[in-house]
Amino acid sequence: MIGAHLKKTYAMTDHGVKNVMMGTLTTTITNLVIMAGMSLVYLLMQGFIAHLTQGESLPAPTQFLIALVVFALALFVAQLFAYTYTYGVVYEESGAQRIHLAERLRKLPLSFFGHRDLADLTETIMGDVAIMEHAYSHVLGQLFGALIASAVVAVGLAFYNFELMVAALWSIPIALGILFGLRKLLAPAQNRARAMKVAAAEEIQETIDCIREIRATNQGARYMKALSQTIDTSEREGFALEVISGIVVTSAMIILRLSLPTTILVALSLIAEGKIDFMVLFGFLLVVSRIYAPFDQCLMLITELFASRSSAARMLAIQEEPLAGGALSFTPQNHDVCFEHVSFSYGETGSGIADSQMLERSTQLEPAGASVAAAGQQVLKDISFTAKEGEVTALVGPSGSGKSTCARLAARFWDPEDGRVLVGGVDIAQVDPEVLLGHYAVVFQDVVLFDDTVMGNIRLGRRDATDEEVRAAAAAANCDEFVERLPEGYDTFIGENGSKLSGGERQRISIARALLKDAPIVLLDEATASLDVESETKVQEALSCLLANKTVIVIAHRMRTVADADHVVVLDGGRVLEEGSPCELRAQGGLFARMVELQRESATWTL
Ligand SMILES: Nc1ncnc2c1ncn2[C@@H]1O[C@H](COP(=O)(O)OP(=O)(O)OP(=O)(O)O)[C@@H](O)[C@H]1O
Repeated sequence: MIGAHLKKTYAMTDHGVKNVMMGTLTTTITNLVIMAGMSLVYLLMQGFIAHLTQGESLPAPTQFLIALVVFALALFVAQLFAYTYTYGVVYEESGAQRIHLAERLRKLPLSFFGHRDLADLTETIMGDVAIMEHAYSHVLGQLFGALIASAVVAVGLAFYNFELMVAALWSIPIALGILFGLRKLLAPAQNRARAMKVAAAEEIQETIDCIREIRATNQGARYMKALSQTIDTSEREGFALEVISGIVVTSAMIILRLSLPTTILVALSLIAEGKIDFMVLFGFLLVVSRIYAPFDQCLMLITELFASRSSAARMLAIQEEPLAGGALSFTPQNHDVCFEHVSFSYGETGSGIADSQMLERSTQLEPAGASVAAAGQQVLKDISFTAKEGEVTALVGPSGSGKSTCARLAARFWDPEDGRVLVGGVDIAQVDPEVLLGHYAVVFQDVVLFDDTVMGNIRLGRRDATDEEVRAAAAAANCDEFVERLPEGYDTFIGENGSKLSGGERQRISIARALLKDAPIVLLDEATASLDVESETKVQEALSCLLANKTVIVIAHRMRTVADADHVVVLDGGRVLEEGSPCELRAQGGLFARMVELQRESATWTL
């Protein structure tokens, strides 16, 4: 029962619960060993006074020394175990939690990322876990250990004198009661301080991400002002939290210390009444002086234990978020991708599917100038079309018409609200996202590259590919020509997101990656849109290798690309408006024909 409570309240693993229990046990034993040491001092003092007052012989020094050595050894062993089970193993727990959270995030639906921002999630994985780490190592075991040890000591003291026991220990439940009672006062301040910390982190991240745009638009001063305001507010919230924590903790500590004068007062009155002698007072004072030490340490950090409950709640929210499931075996009859009456909205209820490889890329499907659909508004309405194996199917339409959304649904980044997406007759909503994505290669306009070598970046397409296979894919994607110019060829590090390469070179690397994967279905966000003529020709050559005999769905922005497509699906307002071959559609004289005409006219514009 205690284990279940700890798991729920502090988001612990089974192993972590076991460690906290062991930490509590070993800390209790340590505290009791220290108390036993106090009784040694008491016995020595008692013998000494008996010698002075009754002329009894002094305790033998060898007996005392042996007792001292036994005490020191027992304390060493107890503290070693207590240290191991509190400070020592805590890193295993926090490491396990971070990995568990990261693993969970990897498999969560994209809808989850729609309503949580990255700085907040990073703060949960790093900051919240760090708070938990501190609470496990410095507070939880020690607090339970101190409580159990004081309960044991209370029972022992009650045998000596019940009134004195109450006078010595009354402050512990009162101090803890005040602390736990005022916990609710602290929670809003802790949440505000964390929210401001996340806001500051977000702004710093945005400033760094957008540094070029900020400089280009002369917005540096404005950004810095906003950033310093956020950081100031964050500091103020942090300070306010410290003040409130200080008041709460100091009050509890003062109350805790009141036990010493009350013990002396009660003891003196009992001595005056002749009920106890000075040795009992001495014994009680020894106990009182020791019993608060472990509480002192816990109280200094107890606000972290309170904060850790909110941290745990945020971690549990991620852990309890439902994952997208599906069958692990996927054997479609062919690789036709078929949309059957598909409707979809990006509401809270929409369920999206995340995938580790695709996560970064998918975020880049966000439309630059698309109209923003209101939450819950349908962005695809009763869409039906088939992208056949061996054909290029182009999705065409105005900005915001739903082209990228169709591509996302085709790869099960999200699941439709109504209707089905089938691959080779199999409903992909029933297939595990990672298994499904093994059948897809994706090339998007904004390529995501890692700060790795050219070789490492291409190999992401297929981790077990040999160097020769990587080089062959790179050659087919026309990468050779620029890789040869790099100082260390394929072993050159290309900087964060390939910052040392041009747009065309980055795109060719992403095509090489897709070629290496050699997946039967290719999703392509018209990759050549922002390139100069020479780069575009090279990328087009590379693409022709990639697309041969595959099911290709291309999000086409330019009519020139569409001319070579086998099939065109024209979307408008989330509906299929026209469908057919490019020739048929031009002959129809509808939206497609108008778009072709508009682009033809714009191609003749001169500056
Ligand atoms: N992650 C999202 N959350 C909420 N709404 C979204 C999201 N992504 C897109 N939308 C909305 O869905 C609608 C269709 O967007 P989509 O990106 O599919 O259009 P598109 O045709 O690909 O546009 P573009 O050609 O500009 O890239 C738009 O109204 C857009 O605002």
